[in-house]
Amino acid sequence: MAFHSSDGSRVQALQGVNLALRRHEFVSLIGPSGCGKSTILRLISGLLRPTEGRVSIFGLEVTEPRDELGMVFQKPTLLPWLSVLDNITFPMRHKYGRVDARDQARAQELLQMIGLKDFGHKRPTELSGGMQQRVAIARSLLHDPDILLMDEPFSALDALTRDEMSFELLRIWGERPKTVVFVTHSIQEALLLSDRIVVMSARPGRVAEIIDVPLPRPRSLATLNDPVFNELANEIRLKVFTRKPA
Ligand SMILES: Nc1ncnc2c1ncn2[C@@H]1O[C@H](COP(=O)(O)OP(=O)(O)OP(=O)(O)O)[C@@H](O)[C@H]1O
Repeated sequence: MAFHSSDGSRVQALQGVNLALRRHEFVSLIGPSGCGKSTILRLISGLLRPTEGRVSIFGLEVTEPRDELGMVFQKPTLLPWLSVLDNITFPMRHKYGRVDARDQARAQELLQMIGLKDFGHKRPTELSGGMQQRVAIARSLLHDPDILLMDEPFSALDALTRDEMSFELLRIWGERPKTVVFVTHSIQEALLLSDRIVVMSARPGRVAEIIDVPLPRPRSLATLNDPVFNELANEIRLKVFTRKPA
């Protein structure tokens, strides 16, 4: 995948990336800044067309943004003039011009699931950063996507909220299985959440290594003390830090 920058130069963002995801697995992408992690998410989402190669989902080539996908970004990107509930249902209103009773009911259910049952009529500014990010996650889950793409969704949160959100996400994923592709800079977060971790090398981004995470599920705070957790964390740390730019 190459970009043409505004100054006319060509940026080779990804090269020879070959990645096959299994249905309902949780995969994290980890690697140095600028190695193309967000680009991979945008390619999967159909927001970006590859300049070489192809992306396919369930055997079908991705040629445009698709409905079965949900996306969560680093910042919650909520509309400040809408209530929390209207933010969650916004994609439906935007797409179909209306929100039906089933979507309203599902939005209520999601609010309950993210622990914000009584906040539906508040404005986003009345919520903490962690609460706002939970609303953004609920919004991405409204149409119960088969694939959830998350681009450093917890990076703006404090460490405690971050751990809490990780467990929240695992619970949601356990209740409604989906394929999750999760970009993070945190080795701990990747280990806690993932079935597999894709370690990428510096630009042009390539898959340097794919690491299986054999830690038992459900994962909990106890997982952090599992000796396998620490062994894997050290192994990945070495891999990430010894990668030299190509
Ligand atoms: N629209 C664009 N036009 C030009 N270059 C781009 C564009 N989007 C991304 N790039 C370049 O592609 C490379 C990969 O960017 P990307 O955002 O995917 O990296 P990343 O691994 O997600 O980085 P970070 O960890 O810092 O968020 C970078 O060098 C970036 O400058």
